[in-house]
Amino acid sequence: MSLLAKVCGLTTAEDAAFAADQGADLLGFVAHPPSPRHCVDLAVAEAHLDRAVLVSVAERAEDLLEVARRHGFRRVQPYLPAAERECGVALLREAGLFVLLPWPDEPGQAALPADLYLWEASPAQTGVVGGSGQGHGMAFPPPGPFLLAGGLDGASLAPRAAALPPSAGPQLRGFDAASRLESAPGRKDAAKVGAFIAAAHHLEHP
Ligand SMILES: O=C(O)c1ccccc1N[C@@H]1O[C@H](COP(=O)(O)O)[C@@H](O)[C@H]1O
Repeated sequence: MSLLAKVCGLTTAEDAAFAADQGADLLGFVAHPPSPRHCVDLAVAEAHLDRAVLVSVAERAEDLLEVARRHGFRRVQPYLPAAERECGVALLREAGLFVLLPWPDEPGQAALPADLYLWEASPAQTGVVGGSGQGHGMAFPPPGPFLLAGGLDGASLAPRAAALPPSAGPQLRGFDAASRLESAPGRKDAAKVGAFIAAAHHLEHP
């Protein structure tokens, strides 16, 4: 079974169309103004709703849901405050959205239900929410199937997959990459995007 490739941090129609043409399974559009990958015009995602993911850092799940509905997103990657996370994720799932739940590599997290987890570096390690370009120690696996993220590009997928803890390997469903696929902040490099997607699809499920 081929593994999934999610290209995240798309900001333009051109970059999104290129990633889709190359066969990206999921396309991430970030709603987080401090990020260099903040997508000013989320309408660019509307041409790709079959695979678009709204990646949102929000105080309230209701606000995230409103943005998702306005643009027609069917999948969300919600970054919510700890106190909001359980209720917020439940609200988004009850609304019928597919939830790709960020799972930072840190101890002590509640095992909330999700459709898929995104195992990424902890903000306590990187100093930012998402999109740091940094890998992680893969010490605290998510409680279910996941995409692996954190400083990935085409060259790093195979070694990172090989270094997964044995118990986590069977739960790997694919990879997610953002900042290391760029030619400039917020813009994707065609060769890096193509190499990442090809590498993900080339790997076999462990
Ligand atoms: O990409 C961002 O800037 C971003 C901002 C806010 C939330 C999530 C974000 N990106 C996600 O972070 C992971 C790791 O990114 P990187 O490859 O290490 O740069 C990425 O997979 C995105 O889903």
